[in-house]
Amino acid sequence: MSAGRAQDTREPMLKAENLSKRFGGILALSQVSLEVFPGEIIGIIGPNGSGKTTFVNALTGFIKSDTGKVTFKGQDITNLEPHKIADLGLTRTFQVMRPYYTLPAFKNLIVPLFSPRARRTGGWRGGGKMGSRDTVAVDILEEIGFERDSYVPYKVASSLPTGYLKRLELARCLALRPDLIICDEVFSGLSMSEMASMVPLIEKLQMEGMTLLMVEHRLRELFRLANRVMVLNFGCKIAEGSAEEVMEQSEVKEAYFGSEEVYEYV
Ligand SMILES: Nc1ncnc2c1ncn2[C@@H]1O[C@H](COP(=O)(O)OP(=O)(O)OP(=O)(O)O)[C@@H](O)[C@H]1O
Repeated sequence: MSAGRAQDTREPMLKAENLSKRFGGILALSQVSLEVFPGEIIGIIGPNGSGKTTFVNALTGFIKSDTGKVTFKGQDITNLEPHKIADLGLTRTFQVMRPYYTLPAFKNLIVPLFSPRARRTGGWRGGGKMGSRDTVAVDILEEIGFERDSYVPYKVASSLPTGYLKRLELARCLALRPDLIICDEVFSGLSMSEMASMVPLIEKLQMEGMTLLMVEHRLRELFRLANRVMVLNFGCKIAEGSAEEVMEQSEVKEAYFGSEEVYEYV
């Protein structure tokens, strides 16, 4: 696992400052700040209801934060509409997947491939001339683990197993040619073998230069990938550092695991 701290002299790609969000009597997010540097994988963990998805929603414009500021590639994106944030290169997957279930898998990528950002950047990889969007869609699916010569990219999304649907979510993000992808529980619902094949896929994205934020309950897989981890509890950031560092902290053990030992996860 790489440390990631050496990168701190660079400008953060994404910077959240003191984000807060209240839902009626619930303070879902309280003054949470985070910096994400180019090429990093940051994990966001915490017990159920600790504010992880609220944080992601506030970063990506799906909810308006009450206080705080979000900067992406130097631009203030606080409370911008989600499509404008996506157009700048910050995309996300959803915990509850939202594919077009009645369309073949590859056709799910046509909408993002027609987006202004995909048109501007000129297609998948290389910035060259956009080829047939169907071909580009299958190219992207192949990148993310759909076997090109099988029938799987052409099956309707509703017939795909969870592992492929999770990949399809990622592929829809990739079609936008983003700089940063936020993955909301990309491992949830996957079998052990599906998880085992998802890990190298994420590693490959990072090696190709992608920056990722991963909200996860699957700690074993996350800790193989994450350069740094932020821990939330009751809407507050209670720890940040390497997986080993945060799991040493008694507040994290108390919040996340009761008093159980957590070394087995690291
Ligand atoms: N739209 C909403 N209206 C009211 N309360 C909300 C809303 N969204 C989230 N909350 C509350 O805010 C708190 C944080 O929720 P959030 O979904 O961000 O947690 P989480 O860490 O993502 O949880 P999980 O791991 O279960 O997905 C919870 O108490 C939740 O019930």
